[in-house]
Amino acid sequence: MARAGEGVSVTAEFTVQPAHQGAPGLAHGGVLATALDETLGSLNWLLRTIAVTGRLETDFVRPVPVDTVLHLDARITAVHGRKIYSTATGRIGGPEGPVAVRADALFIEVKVDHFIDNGRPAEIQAAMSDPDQVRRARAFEVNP
Ligand SMILES: CCCCCCCCCCCCCCCC(=O)SCCNC(=O)CCNC(=O)[C@H](O)C(C)(C)COP(=O)(O)OP(=O)(O)OC[C@H]1O[C@@H](n2cnc3c(N)ncnc32)[C@H](O)[C@@H]1OP(=O)(O)O
Repeated sequence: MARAGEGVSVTAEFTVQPAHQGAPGLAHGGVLATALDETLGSLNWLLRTIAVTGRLETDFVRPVPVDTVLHLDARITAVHGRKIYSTATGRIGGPEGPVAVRADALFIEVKVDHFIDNGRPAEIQAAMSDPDQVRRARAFEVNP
């Protein structure tokens, strides 16, 4: 669950589960990168922009044990044309705790056709007949 913060920013928490292990008792880096990607991606909703991750550069600063709550904080740093630059940190031991992971990202704005043209037809059909998904996609429509 991500919450809007000041400016174009969000905070979120992610609890590392046993299924997220890489090394014994520690979170897999790919899962931590996913938590960062998801948090960064939720910023684009605040811009009312449909965007996909083009680049995600991740620093793994401290090991993150299973059962740890990762306190995520993400914000937009710049927007240039279709390019949205953002940055995020993940802290352990509390929202003011030491940084365990951080990421810089570049999201690229796309049309909804990006998903319709490239997604597997079965899932696209299911999404289009799901009123919640359609409402979510229409939320980005600015035409009257
Ligand atoms: C009915 C269904 C309902 C659906 C309702 C949907 C709801 C909303 C869902 C949201 C979903 C979020 C999901 C979470 C986040 C993922 O997990 S997204 C999944 C992972 N990401 C991907 O799959 C993206 C795959 N990549 C691509 O499709 C294409 O490379 C892209 C990103 C669309 C860009 O291609 P393009 O549109 O042809 O754009 P292109 O001209 O190449 O680049 C545009 C600009 O970005 C720059 N750029 C592009 N890539 C890079 C890069 N990697 N590094 C540096 N610069 C780059 C270019 O240099 C260019 O810069 P300028 O020349 O404008 O200065």
